[in-house]
Amino acid sequence: MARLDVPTFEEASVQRQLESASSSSGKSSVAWETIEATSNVITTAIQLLSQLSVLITILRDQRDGFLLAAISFIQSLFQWSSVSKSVFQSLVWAATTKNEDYIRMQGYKHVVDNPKHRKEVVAGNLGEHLTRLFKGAAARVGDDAIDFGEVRRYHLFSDRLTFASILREPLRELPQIVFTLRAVQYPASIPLSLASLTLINQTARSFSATVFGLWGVSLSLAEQFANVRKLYEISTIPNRIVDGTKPFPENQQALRNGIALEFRNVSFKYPGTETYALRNVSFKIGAGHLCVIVGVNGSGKSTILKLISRLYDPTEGTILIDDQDIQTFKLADLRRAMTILFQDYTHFPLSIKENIALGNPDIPYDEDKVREAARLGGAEDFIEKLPEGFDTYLERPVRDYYSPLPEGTATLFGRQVDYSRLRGIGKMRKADTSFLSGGQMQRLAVARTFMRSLVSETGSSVGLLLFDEPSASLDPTAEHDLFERLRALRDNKTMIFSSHRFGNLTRHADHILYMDDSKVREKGTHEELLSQNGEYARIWALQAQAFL
Ligand SMILES: Nc1ncnc2c1ncn2[C@@H]1O[C@H](COP(=O)(O)OP(=O)(O)OP(=O)(O)O)[C@@H](O)[C@H]1O
Repeated sequence: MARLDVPTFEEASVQRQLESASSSSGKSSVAWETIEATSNVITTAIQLLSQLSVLITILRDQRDGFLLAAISFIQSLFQWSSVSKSVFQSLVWAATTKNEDYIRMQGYKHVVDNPKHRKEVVAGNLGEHLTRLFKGAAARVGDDAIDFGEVRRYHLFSDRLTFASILREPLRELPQIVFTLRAVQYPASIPLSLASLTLINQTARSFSATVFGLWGVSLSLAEQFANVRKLYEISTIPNRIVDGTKPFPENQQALRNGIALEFRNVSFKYPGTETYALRNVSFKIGAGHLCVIVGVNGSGKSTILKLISRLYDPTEGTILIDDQDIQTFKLADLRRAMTILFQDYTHFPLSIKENIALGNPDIPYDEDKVREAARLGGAEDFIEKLPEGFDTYLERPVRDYYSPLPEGTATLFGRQVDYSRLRGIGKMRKADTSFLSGGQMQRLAVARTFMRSLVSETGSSVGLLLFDEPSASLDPTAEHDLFERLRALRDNKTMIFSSHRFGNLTRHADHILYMDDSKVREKGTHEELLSQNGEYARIWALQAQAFL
């Protein structure tokens, strides 16, 4: 695979070839599976030959011998044909869904169960909201609100429950019945030793098989019950971040003037690590101020923002919001009062309009507000150019299912054939199927942030805006426009940026924190830091030099 170039690798027929060359179960190699299959064929052939020779020897002298053989053969034929008739056993099959509610339902589920969305689900107060949306969609879908695997099992079962399948059991016993009746009728014709041998042999074999079967079944049943217990226990797993009790804000007017923030000797280690991501950090940001955090990679800028939104709690020290310990406030209230745009933001596998609307779970869906947020984020123009506009799915949450497809199949149900199963088997990352550019994705993420911070009805539900590198992928004009819009719209709200770029933003900032090695090394306004002539001044000069 490694030597294939991009167009070759993306070619549907090549993907098909790669898929058939990789193991179907993912548990063993193709070579091993082939050896297994070959040895199965040889074993079966040997079995067949020996059974045939035994049959001929026994049945040759047996009255009704060939009748018995014919009955046995016909009943096996019955069994075989009823299995192969099932739709999923046929050569080519494909399954898709067009049910909008089903697709959304699966989308909500993926947002919740995919760890990459967790930060946004928590910081955006989306947990309960998504559960509500999921339940609503599932109720509309009704009995079919189950995964494809279950639908498939249901069909397999109902397909097999036919007249033939009902007849199968009595048919299986038929040869024995005929044999026994004949034995009663003509006792002398049966060599006693052969009859008792077969009887003992068969009984012993089926008895031991049943005992082993029962052992296996009861083990898996115990395991299954344990899983059901675990499922219920999930609802009682305690959260590490303990909820506070005080409502926030104490009065709505306070939010309108922005939130004041203070870090007092805060140190922090990420869970499971031994190194400090922040060490003894202290600073104060007044209500309504603009703060920019700058510094080298890995110095702790993003960590500060994550602690403010209580994704984590400090290992040591205290964070104060409006002069009170942040941990005393109700989490849902706190998160409603701030928005955060993460550096590694993600988009949900839902339509563009739902992605933006999820920026504010507290207001009912409103098309006009979604559009306004998109405009403010600089995303409206490119969204409108998409064939399905705001209804475009960034990623389809429901995959199509199909058997190996005929040679040359590149599209199915109007979509490219998805070869992600192959990638899954190879433990490869899912291909990035996004059709948007990095900058367009970022504009969309900004639009989602605007949804809560600037479009809400009261206009005052948010008092603190946190942005982690919001312009990293934007072109210079887009970056300039974004900062202009943010400055104009921010009103009196407190705003904190993390950024690598020194320029417009830092020059307008009320506070700049320069970070290095998990510590705040320099703090002050742009002018103050320049006159200190420290690291900030050195990097500023370095960036400015490029334009001289
Ligand atoms: N989830 C995590 N688990 C463990 N360590 C982490 C985690 N996130 C960050 N770190 C570590 O914490 C330190 C600070 O990271 P942080 O993301 O705050 O840096 P940053 O200043 O925002 O960097 P950048 O400029 O590259 O975005 C780094 O050493 C990083 O390796």
